Amino acid sequence: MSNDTIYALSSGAVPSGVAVIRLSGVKTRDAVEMLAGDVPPPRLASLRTIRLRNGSTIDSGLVLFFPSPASFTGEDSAEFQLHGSRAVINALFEELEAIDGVRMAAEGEFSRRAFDNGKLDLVEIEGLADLIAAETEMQRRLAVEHSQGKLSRLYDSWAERLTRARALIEAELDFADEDDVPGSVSELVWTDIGRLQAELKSHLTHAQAGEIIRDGFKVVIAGAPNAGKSTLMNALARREVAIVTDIAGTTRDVLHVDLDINGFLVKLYDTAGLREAKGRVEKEGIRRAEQVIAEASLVLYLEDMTKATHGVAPITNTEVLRVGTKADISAGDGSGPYDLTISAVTDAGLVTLRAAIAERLEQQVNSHNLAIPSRKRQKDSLAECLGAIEAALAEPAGLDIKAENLRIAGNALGRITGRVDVENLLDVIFSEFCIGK
Ligand SMILES: Nc1nc2c(c(=O)[nH]1)N(C=O)[C@@H](CNc1ccc(C(=O)N[C@@H](CCC(=O)O)C(=O)O)cc1)CN2
Ligand SMILES: Nc1nc2c(ncn2[C@@H]2O[C@H](COP(=O)(O)OP(=O)(O)OP(=O)(O)O)[C@@H](O)[C@H]2O)c(=O)[nH]1
Ligand SMILES: [Mg+2]
Repeated sequence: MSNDTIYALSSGAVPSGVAVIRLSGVKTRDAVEMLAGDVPPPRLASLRTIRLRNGSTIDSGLVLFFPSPASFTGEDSAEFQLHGSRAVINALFEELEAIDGVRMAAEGEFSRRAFDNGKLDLVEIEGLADLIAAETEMQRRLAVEHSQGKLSRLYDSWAERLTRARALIEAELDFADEDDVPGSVSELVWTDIGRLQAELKSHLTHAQAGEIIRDGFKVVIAGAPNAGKSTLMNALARREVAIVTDIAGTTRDVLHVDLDINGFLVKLYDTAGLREAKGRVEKEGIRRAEQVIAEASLVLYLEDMTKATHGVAPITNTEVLRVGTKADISAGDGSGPYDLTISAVTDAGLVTLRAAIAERLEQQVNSHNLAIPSRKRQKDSLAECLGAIEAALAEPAGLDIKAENLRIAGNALGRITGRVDVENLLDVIFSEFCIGK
């Protein structure tokens, strides 16, 4: 299988101005020579007529050849940059498919080969997948850090420190009863491992920020029926996502839109109004509302100021912004227990509300340090590494047990970058990609 030469459309939806078809594997040279008449000079975009075996022209386009090992995959690779029509692409695919040992790539297979050939490690590959999926500026910046090896270099340097510590401990164990051992290395080793423990702890505290950037900041609109929750959702989304009526209990399902606030992905949820439910459907709606409220990073608790009771917002465990609604028709100056007041009719207060969401978000995310983990997989391995380091530092234990804990810690780091023992993970990671990457 892995010996096959693979091809795929690597550019986007067809039709397009130009389509990029990638090829990688041992038959690349043959295929390029057959289709383009010759193999163009390495890495130089060269205009060629692309022909079927029977001599008829498919198209004329740019051909690039990347000889192994200096290619994205590390194998011989090539690109055909042709006119992006379904018919041109199909004709090329049919011609490629007819070559023995050439087949269409599976999703992520080019990246898988780059990994197998040591071109990219797992963190870089996950970063690449995130980069392709990125929709906001902060997602892009985080993904670029990861795909360019910033995080990998940090983890490699930590793994090296663990290895060096183990080597020094082994030396101490081996020569413990000889006279010419240099003075105890222990102190040096444990000072550095203590420092590493502190660095890891601090690094792990940023994991939540990484997840917020990658997966979004969850903001849930909650409040009594008719408070104006769905109206606010529509105003922030700038489209009619939710049904709005003057009937209390209109919204039942949890509705959701993605917003981009200051370059951050904000996942905004509209929920059923909270009250004593009047039927099975509404009851289920409220149950679902309570469920997303429990998972929220921030709750916007809305209160209709024309009938406000000014009670306590019945939300606990989460950050809450109290928002007074219908400022356009409410008497009074909007004073009350509100963090801010809005009118979805006049749009008053909406700019302030977006800024308040951004402020709460930025309290949780330091956007200057992006060498931070963003996936549960990374976080879990880091926690395992930290646990093993703590076990190694814990008194009392023999040096051999401490060394074994340092080995476990190093392996946990190695699994993040894919340098050790990750066979079972690979299919999951690469299946996230689209075909052609
Ligand atoms: N047309 C085109 N544009 C593209 C890509 C591509 O494959 N084709 N890329 C696809 O992802 C990205 C660029 N990534 C690339 C990464 C490595 C190599 C490469 O040839 N690496 C060699 C040589 C490095 C060098 O000369 O500096 C190597 O690593 O040995 C090429 C593209 C984005 N733009
Ligand atoms: N004047 C005025 N009316 C508003 C405002 N926001 C909402 N409304 C009205 O209030 C009523 C209820 O609005 P919805 O957005 O459906 O309220 P909701 O909180 O989603 O209600 P449920 O889904 O039933 O929980 C509708 O008639 C809206 O037009 C506002 O800022 N000003
Ligand atoms: Mg509603």
